[in-house]
Amino acid sequence: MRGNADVRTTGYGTEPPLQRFLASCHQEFKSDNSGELADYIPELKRANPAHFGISLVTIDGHVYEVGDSAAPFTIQSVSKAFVFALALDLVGEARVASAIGVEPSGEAFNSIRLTNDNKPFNPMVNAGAIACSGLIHEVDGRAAFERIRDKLGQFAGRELDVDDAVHASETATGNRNRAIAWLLRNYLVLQDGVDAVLDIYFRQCAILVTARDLAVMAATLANRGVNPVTGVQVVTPHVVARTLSVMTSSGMYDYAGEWIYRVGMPAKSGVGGGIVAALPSQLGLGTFSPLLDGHFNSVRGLKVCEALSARFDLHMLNRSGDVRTCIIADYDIFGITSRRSRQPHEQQILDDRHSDTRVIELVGALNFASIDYVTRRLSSEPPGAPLLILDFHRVPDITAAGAQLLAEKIATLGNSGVTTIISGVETTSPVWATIRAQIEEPKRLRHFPLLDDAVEWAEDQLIYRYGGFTETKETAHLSEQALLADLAPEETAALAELSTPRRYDAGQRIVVAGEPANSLFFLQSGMVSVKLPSGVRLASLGPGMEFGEMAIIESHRSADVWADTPVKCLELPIDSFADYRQLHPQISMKIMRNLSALLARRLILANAKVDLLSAY
Ligand SMILES: NC(=O)CC[C@H](N)C(=O)O
Repeated sequence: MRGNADVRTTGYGTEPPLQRFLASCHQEFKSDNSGELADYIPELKRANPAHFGISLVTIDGHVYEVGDSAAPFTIQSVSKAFVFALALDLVGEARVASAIGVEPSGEAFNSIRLTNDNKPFNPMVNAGAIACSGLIHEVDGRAAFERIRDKLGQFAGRELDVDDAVHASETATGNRNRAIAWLLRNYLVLQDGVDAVLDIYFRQCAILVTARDLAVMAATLANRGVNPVTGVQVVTPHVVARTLSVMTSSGMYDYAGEWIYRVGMPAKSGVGGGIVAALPSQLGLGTFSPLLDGHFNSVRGLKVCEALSARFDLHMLNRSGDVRTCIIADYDIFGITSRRSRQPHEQQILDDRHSDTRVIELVGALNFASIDYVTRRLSSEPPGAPLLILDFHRVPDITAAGAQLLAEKIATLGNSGVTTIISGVETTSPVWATIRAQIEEPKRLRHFPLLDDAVEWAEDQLIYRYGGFTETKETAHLSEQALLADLAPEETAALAELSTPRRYDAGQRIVVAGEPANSLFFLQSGMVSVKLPSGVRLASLGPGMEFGEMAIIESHRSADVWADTPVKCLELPIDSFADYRQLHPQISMKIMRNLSALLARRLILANAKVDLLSAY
């Protein structure tokens, strides 16, 4: 009998393919012992050259780990990307730009060269990073390091410690950085307190992380500043975009050009052996191996990044995607009405005026290009339906740019008499917040969390607009019940004799899902809703309609029925109804035919919706 381990490893490969790929990278590259440990900071020579960890975190928070992904090492220059993000967050873009450029220098990380206006080229080289730490120091003074440590901890999703030995070692030998710092002081990029700023910088470089931490930090950048593991919004999407931009152009120093050409992901390396790479809206990658190449980048880490990008064609400029796929359904309400059952004259209006309500159901993360396509599609057709429903219940995200285009289109439509109804998003959802933020005056804009409620509201507008409500029956006689169509007056009178009048208050539950189905109801006045226990509405019924009628063929209730308003109805016990039908087989035939017609109409409605969605 093979052991469990054998069965598990020789099973159907329960591991996700990406886990297997990362493990194969680790297996292939761990034997590459080229490169050298960093030795200009003596303590770094104590690193274990065999250490090799890989971690990848997805923007929905899944963490892949292989090898020494939990081995701690000092973050070193990887910290620069996150401290730059913190500086943008803390003192604002203008202040940062006044002290630090964003141009690649094409030189090594410890280059002393400054720009023609005596500023560091960018925040990824030591000069720029020391200037960044100086900006935090200007605000916090001695508390600056704690703010840095706390922010990097938010990116990693846990509290981070410092390797005091590495901090002491770099403090003792960091004379080149001292020269850079005093040069910055000379040009007033740094203010007073140069030694304090240097100590902040040395301490931030000595913060201990793991490959897993780096992957979470990178994934936070990939996820518009939200840590996908903790859910914390660490920095704004605006700050993320600027941070990733500088990582793209300068994160790998004088290897940056080759890096973007070959790998195509914003990245940052460190002499401790770490590399982070972030693929926006997809993933964050963290690798650790302390053997460095001539550019002071981790040899094995580079290979992992290059292999991942090449194998899955992940270059960030290789953006596929057909904007037209953002529309999953585009239809009017002919045959696809809401779940509110309408009285015959109301339904006639909807059948006649179905083209007055258009529904477009959207899908996927929407952006500038996809919303532009939606607006062009709306513009390319003649002015059509006065009621336009845009449903977002399959849309997890929309960018501000997309929302801006949408808002402008809604305003234009409003000016031409079209009311736009947005459905499928709660008022608390980020998608609604992004859209609403772009709409100055919500003229001719309505919002419903559920598409069905939006369609019902639009139907009500049409019925009202074409005089339907003037004929709406407040009460209905038993003879008008759809289930009893074609029965003679004395036949319905006999059924009324067998029924009991009932009254219910608004909000009262009349029928309970799962209970025995031992009666059916004829609605005389008021409105009721048929709902699943989950709260999903299946139908809303008005006077002249029946509910609980499935008791004729089912033993237990399949849904709840709630009184939306005060309700008057007749309750007919199913046994009495069965006895009556047994005594009057002809009548029974009529009733069963009516029931079949009712069920057929519901089936047609359901099929139309399924057909519509499967057609896209
Ligand atoms: N590239 C690096 O990781 C350099 C960081 C190191 N603390 C230094 O300033 O030299």
